[in-house]
Amino acid sequence: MEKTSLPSSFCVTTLKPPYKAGSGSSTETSSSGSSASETSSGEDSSYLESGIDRLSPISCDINEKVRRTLRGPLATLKTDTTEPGDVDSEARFTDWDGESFVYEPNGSFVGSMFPDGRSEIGPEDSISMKDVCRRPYEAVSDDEYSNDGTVYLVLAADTARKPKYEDRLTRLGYVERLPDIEGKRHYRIELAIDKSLEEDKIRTGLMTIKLSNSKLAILNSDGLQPKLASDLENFNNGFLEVKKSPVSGYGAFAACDLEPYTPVLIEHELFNANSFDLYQKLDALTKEQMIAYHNLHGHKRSPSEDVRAAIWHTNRFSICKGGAVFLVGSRFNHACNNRNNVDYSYDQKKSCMAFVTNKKIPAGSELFIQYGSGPHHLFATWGFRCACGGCAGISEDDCKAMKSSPWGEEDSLAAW
Ligand SMILES: C[S@@+](CC[C@H](N)C(=O)[O-])C[C@H]1O[C@@H](n2cnc3c(N)ncnc32)[C@H](O)[C@@H]1O
Repeated sequence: MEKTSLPSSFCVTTLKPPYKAGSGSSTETSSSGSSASETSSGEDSSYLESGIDRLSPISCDINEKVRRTLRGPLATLKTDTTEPGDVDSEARFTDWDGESFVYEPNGSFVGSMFPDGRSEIGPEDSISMKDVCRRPYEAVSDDEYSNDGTVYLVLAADTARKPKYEDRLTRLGYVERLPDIEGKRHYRIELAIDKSLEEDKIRTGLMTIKLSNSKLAILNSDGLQPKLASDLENFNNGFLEVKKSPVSGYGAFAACDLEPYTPVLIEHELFNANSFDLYQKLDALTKEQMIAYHNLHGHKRSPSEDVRAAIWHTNRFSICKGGAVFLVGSRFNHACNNRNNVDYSYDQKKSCMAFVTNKKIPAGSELFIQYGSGPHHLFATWGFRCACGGCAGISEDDCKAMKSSPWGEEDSLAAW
């Protein structure tokens, strides 16, 4: 089944600097970058004066309050510097909406304090350098991952002048100045994301899932479960079980009562391929994987179509690089007219698909996703007559007409 294409990668929300040109900020300079308002250290004092970046010593009270609620690992900034003054003493950066980001003397991010007195600890706000740099920088790229897992982001300063943190962040190795674009300074910045925290996250266009909260492990991340099709009927991860379906063949069913937005399956792809490298990818599968692949349902679009290609066409999920196959994810049947109770989204970095409920679902109900736009589309593309119960289906006459289409099944879609 070729399902709707998914976003190529999770996106970092573009950080709009709430900074408005104020008294000190309107001094524009040439793109060479120096400004009349720069201090002798070369840092832009106007930001300090206008209170945009208030980095002030934190009081013991606040620190104690944050510490008391401290739980779990902290995201740590890289602080292997011996240069005095590079990292402020215990510090608090107050955001425009009153949220404060609290740092240890060594630069480790402790947590956030909210204006209403609540505090939140590290992990969720672990992109701490980005928070520090929220003003006067603006993110202009998605996160980029280097081979060693370090995360980078391209930031644009909202000004041609030298922003307050440039010297310090350059010294610490967090930022690298890039050529100016349209008179604005650009930087590549290393985001100090704790890798173990990242490993716990599945990031998709739909949502970010913390594996430790979801009580799910990534299926097939290092091997093959269920190993063979004979295991399939026993597949039950506590949220989803695979059983014979009254709609067609096998289907996925709720193993318990499910609330909306519950992840029910997170599965690593068996492989992903395009029409050019499909056979190469199939040849790379182990014998066991190949047996499991051959047990998937395959609809031949013509008698001469190769069965391996038919299985790929029937079960692939469109992702940016091609079509990915998931052994358990392929067992979801389709429901029309937004009656699907499960949505899915792909984490490109981890090559995983996450399937998440979109409504309350009682235990035992069949779980459906949406493959296409309606029964005619389904018949033309995948050759089956929809029995989801939520659509009018397709008449015998329409079936005959589509089958005899001179353009063949797939191309006959255009006629509908
Ligand atoms: C990806 S598989 C889904 C799992 C499949 N039922 C199995 O046994 O493996 C897609 C195939 O399931 C069947 N199918 C899925 N949704 C259906 C529906 N609403 N009505 C009828 N058949 C459906 C069709 O045969 C389709 O080609």
